[in-house]
Amino acid sequence: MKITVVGTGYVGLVTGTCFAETGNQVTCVDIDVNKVNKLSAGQITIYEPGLEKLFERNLKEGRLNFTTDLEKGISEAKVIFLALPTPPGEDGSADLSYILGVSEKLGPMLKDYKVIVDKSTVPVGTADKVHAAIAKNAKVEFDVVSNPEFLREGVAVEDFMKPDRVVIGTQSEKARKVMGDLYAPFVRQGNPIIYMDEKSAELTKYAANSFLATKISFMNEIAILCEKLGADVDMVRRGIGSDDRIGKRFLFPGIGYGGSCFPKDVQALVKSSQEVSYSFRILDAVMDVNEKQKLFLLPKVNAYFSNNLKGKHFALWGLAFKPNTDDIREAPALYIIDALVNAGATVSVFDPEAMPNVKGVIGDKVAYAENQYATLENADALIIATEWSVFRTPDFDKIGSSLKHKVIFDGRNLFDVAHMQELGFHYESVGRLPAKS
Ligand SMILES: NC(=O)c1ccc[n+]([C@@H]2O[C@H](COP(=O)([O-])OP(=O)(O)OC[C@H]3O[C@@H](n4cnc5c(N)ncnc54)[C@H](O)[C@@H]3O)[C@@H](O)[C@H]2O)c1
Ligand SMILES: O=c1ccn([C@@H]2O[C@H](COP(=O)(O)OP(=O)(O)O[C@H]3O[C@H](CO)[C@@H](O)[C@H](O)[C@H]3O)[C@@H](O)[C@H]2O)c(=O)[nH]1
Repeated sequence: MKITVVGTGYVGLVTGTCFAETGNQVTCVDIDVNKVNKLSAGQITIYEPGLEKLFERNLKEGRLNFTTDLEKGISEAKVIFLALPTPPGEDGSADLSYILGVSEKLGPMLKDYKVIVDKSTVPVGTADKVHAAIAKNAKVEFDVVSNPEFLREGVAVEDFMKPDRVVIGTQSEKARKVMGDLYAPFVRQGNPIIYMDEKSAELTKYAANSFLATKISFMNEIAILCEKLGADVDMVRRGIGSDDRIGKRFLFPGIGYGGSCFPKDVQALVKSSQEVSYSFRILDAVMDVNEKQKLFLLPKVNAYFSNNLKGKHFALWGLAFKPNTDDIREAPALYIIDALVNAGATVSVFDPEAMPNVKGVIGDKVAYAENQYATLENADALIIATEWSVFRTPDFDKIGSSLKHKVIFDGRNLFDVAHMQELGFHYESVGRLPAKS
């Protein structure tokens, strides 16, 4: 099938590449000339495990191409995906200007029947708005489908190729058939395509992200309680996670959820609720807990250094909002850096992939180390903000001998507390009693 993906960011590039991988002819459109030039020249623009190989193969075999020309890009397509940004507006609601702007342009460009698919995360009712924006100037028949995307960064290719489910919101039989054919190769293992109306599909996406964010904030509060009561959150997590009704996943406490999705989507659902005079109280609490959680380690750091961080130097491992991505949107590490620097401390950082992005945002506010151990030179303590695998079994002798104080503040519970005690570290984590040196 010939398809076009408008917007070639995290979702668009993964979507386009994976559809090309199943034999479709894919054109990706983006307004960013630099991005399109790079991609056309075979240079991948995001770090996403497994994507580069698929991207190179499909580009080489001619199933994937890139353009800035929307009209040319959509001319032969049967299906047009919109994978455009929906950032939070000033009041927290989703900004639909990208989606509706492109939709208005599409109207006069349509020459034959097309299915226009909204893959971006958008509030309930957006499919109707997209339909109206296109219809203003369209002379041919078209359908608008809501097909929210559930991929996670870092495992995006796997999530796309083997989705738990595909949600397709449409009331058009014709569009349903087209979408079913397109997704058939991705649901061969019995994972379902769930067909529903557009509004339910739109809400499904926000409900999924908000529920997952709720699980995380819930566990972060349990972790706080564990510390106060002398319990161990790892034990509690395992104790509740083995109940099928609760499930093992998304119960890991830490220094809060970040990324481009949970923070903005929870906020947007709260805003949508307010618009229909409903106060979604659970989500207010979820956001509030998460705001505080990002700086969960700071009181511990302050207490260790007697509330005086002036002149102290910290090593910080991990900048991306989660491992296996270079994405730093709403990354807790950035909040920690701010707090440390505002308190008069200096910071030396390392992240396997995200350092160029951080440098682009905060410049020389921190020092960028060549590897994780180089951050430790002259550092008073080590802080861990992201659970990259490479941080999981480090050389503790090297850490101990490099740091001025044998102290680690771990926001992702990477190490065994008793082991750290044996090694003589002062080790503080989330929801577990500290190991005292
Ligand atoms: N990132 C994720 O993991 C993820 C997962 C599921 C859903 N989503 C949702 O998907 C949508 C896209 O997210 P993303 O992370 O891919 O965003 P992104 O910022 O990485 O990519 C958006 C792309 O759209 C391009 N663009 C902007 N205006 C354009 C225009 N007028 N014409 C053509 N291209 C244009 C930008 O240049 C950029 O390349 C959002 O609604 C997001 O909430 C994201
Ligand atoms: O037990 C957990 C799991 C995750 N996190 C944090 O939650 C955030 C989000 O993680 P994750 O969901 O793995 O990454 P995203 O790429 O943001 O993916 C989410 O957001 C996407 C965009 O909407 C959706 O498509 C995905 O289904 C949804 O998982 C990160 O900061 C994680 O550190 C925790 O603190 N504890």
